[in-house]
Amino acid sequence: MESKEITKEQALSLKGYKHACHIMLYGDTDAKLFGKIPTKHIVLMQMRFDGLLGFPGGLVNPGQESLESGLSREIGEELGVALCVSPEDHLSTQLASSPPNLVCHFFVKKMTEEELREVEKAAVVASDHGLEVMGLVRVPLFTLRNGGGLSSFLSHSFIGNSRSQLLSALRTLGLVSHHDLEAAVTRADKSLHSKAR
Ligand SMILES: O=c1[nH]cnc2c1ncn2[C@H]1C[C@H](O)[C@@H](COP(=O)(O)OP(=O)(O)O)O1
Repeated sequence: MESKEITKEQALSLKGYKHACHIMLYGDTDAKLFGKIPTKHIVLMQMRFDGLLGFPGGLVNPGQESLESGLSREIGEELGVALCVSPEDHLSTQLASSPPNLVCHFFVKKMTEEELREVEKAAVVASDHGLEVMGLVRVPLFTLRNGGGLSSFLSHSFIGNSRSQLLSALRTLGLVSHHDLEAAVTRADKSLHSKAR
């Protein structure tokens, strides 16, 4: 989905627009897959009720609450944890091309591995679990010898512009090297095109 980058301030001055706020929780890890492949970072997304991948969050009404406190409220419902989101966690704001009149604000928050594990545990007993949220998933950031890993993950279906939000966060935060990220995107796009034929 094509979307146009604007500032948070421009977005907040728009009339008649809805505001969606979503967040990528991430952190570092020493864990090795099969005891040898460094996973390096933990990045959380979620499987939504509609079978699409996306980030925790939802619609916020800036007339009644700040973007950050609205996002914290959504996180509480979806993940069952009290997380303080601050303006410094804001990464980007985009005008969605679909649906019309929607602005997507995207936040990222770095946490320790232990904190991320607590979020994962709490999410299983959160009120939205099994309803709006089918479960949290970790994004595989590595590429296996057979090409699987990140590229296979990117071949799934994503809600709205969440796939481009993920790619932009991975680039901006340097969680995957430029070379590996471009290779994974190219491989995923080829696979998506061949499925579409
Ligand atoms: O992760 C996302 N990134 C960007 N846009 C998203 C993401 N998840 C949903 N959306 C879009 C889809 C909808 O048009 C709005 C609000 O969706 P949702 O998160 O389902 O919000 P509510 O639970 O309905 O408040 O954002």
